[in-house]
Amino acid sequence: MGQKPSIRCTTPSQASPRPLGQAPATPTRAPWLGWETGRTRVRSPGPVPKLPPGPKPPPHAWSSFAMPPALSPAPSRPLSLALPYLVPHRGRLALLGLVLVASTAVAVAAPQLLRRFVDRAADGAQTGTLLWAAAAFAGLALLAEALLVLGDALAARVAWSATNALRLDLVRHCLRLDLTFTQRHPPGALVDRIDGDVGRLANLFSRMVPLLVANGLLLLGIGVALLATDWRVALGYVPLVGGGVVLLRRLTRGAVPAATAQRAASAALLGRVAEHVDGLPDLRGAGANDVARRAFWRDAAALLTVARHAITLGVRWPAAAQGLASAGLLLALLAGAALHLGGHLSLGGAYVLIAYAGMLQLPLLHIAHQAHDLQQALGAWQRVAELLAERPSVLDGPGRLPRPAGGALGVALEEVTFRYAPGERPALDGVTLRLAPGRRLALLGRTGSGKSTLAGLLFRFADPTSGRVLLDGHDLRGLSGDSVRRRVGLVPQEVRIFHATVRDNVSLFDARMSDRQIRVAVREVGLGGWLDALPDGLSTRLGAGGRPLSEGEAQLLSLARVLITDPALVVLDEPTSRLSPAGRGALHAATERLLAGRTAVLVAHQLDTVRTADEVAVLADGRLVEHGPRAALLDDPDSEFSRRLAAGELTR
Ligand SMILES: Nc1ncnc2c1ncn2[C@@H]1O[C@H](COP(=O)(O)OP(=O)(O)OP(=O)(O)O)[C@@H](O)[C@H]1O
Repeated sequence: MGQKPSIRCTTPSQASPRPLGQAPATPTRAPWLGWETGRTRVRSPGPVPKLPPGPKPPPHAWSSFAMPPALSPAPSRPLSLALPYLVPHRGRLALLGLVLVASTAVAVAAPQLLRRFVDRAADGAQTGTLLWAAAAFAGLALLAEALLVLGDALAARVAWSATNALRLDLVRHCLRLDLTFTQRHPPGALVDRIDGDVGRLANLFSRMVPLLVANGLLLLGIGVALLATDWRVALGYVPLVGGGVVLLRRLTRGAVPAATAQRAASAALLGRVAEHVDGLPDLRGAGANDVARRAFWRDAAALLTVARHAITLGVRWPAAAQGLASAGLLLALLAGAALHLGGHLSLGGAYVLIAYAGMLQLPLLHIAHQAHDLQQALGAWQRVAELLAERPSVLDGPGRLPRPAGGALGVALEEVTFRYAPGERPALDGVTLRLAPGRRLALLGRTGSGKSTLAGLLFRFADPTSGRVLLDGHDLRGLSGDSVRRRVGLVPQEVRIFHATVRDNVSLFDARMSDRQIRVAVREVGLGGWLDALPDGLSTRLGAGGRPLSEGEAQLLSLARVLITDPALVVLDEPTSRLSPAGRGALHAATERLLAGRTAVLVAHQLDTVRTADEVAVLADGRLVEHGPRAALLDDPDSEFSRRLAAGELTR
């Protein structure tokens, strides 16, 4: 604790500040009371790291500097990931299959019509006959266009519906993950996964897969048509196509890992940008713009390195496909001329051979040109699968926390030890503590002593490494997260105002809350006059681009957010206030209203707050060194509490 409170106006996708040049995995405090994670609460960029001089970045500087850590390895079976999202669209997919088969048939039939046209013209047929053949050809061309439009529409509909469902699942999934997860992955990088990667998958489904299927079918159709035209020529294509497949496989090896690395580097860059935009006041305040610019440059240079590698691999494919197609065309020209001159094939037949060889070019080139996008999409697929494979460590229990009879919850910690990571020093070490319903506990301790960690365990942001946390005798592990959140309200030290209406900022987007409830909560915390003065009342937009809030107003709003849920236990991480005495007075009055009749755990910094507590607990290095009634501890000059008061550790 001990830092100044700050108000962040943000949309959920904005990043949180991190000291420049520091890897994100070494936070200085519990992530949860900063409202969102990834925030170390270090308000200045801290000591500026010594960067290598000059513009040349060290090779793969990003790997140790900014690249988000890899997620858990995921099963790389794209179909098993996609299937649940595609099955609901099976009707449209079947129709799409039919359309693709029909358009292939039309494409393969068109040269046959031209063959008849050429042969009849060569035989001196009547103009009427030729006109009929030409009309039939035009009809086929129109039909081909119509099928194309229908196929595109169907594919886009399926792709966007399926990927929107996937996007929604990813958001839900991320919201369930441990808060330390978002601390390891900057929001910008997650946005790139949830939106960027899923967008690439939508492109895969709407364009690439239909194109690949259509071109595969076309290759097959051309093969059959060639066989029907002249089996010797068709056989001549077998080694050509076989060799082509082998060659393409060789060339694409390594392309997917390269594309995955490119996506990861791009996500790191995006994370960096989002983080810097969010932390702009901190950066400017510390005069660290230049460091920020160089850090950004390093990420951009890392992206360039991996992108160049991926693109080099990507361009070899179209070049090889073009070469193969040209060889096929040459073969058709030679064979067509030889067979026609030898009297084995009509002029129309020779034309058809050449037409099919030309058509052969198209699927090969289409596939080749999609190769780079395909690599990107497969890389995106891998990254989405990794994200879905990430598992939360806090799992919902089957039980529900009932509403306590007297409206206030009893709290108990039994031998609670908590480590943020195995092998690390415990942030809480064997803490045992009891708080009867309706009592108010002030939690004191120097910075890093474990206050926020303890507060977070009460809200079940994480489970203890050992020991138990009980609410009214119920072990939190056995309870559903929802039922706990309904009974426990958390007021974080740092208020986050969303770019949304007052209504949404108070109800936190819960549409079940009525306007009346919201108004009552806002008035209850003393913001009635403020609300009345707003131009659009509850519909006034706050946050970035909307109406700015003073620090005090934002903090009162955060009390209203909790008040409206009518919790039975309030966990309050008190801001170390920069407010004026009048502002502090308003906040105390509102806090009193919130805490009345409820159990409360207050991470306290101010004397005024501690004065309102029934009990005081003092933490030092994760251990509970003192706990007792406030009055008794105050009367004992040898108590930790008295000593800390005497040392002036609390703000007056
Ligand atoms: N997400 C995290 N990962 C690893 N260690 C953490 C994390 N959050 C906090 N810690 C460590 O756990 C210990 C207790 O941190 P905690 O934030 O609970 O202390 P605090 O008493 O609330 O401090 P402050 O008053 O500075 O907010 C500290 O050593 C801190 O560095």
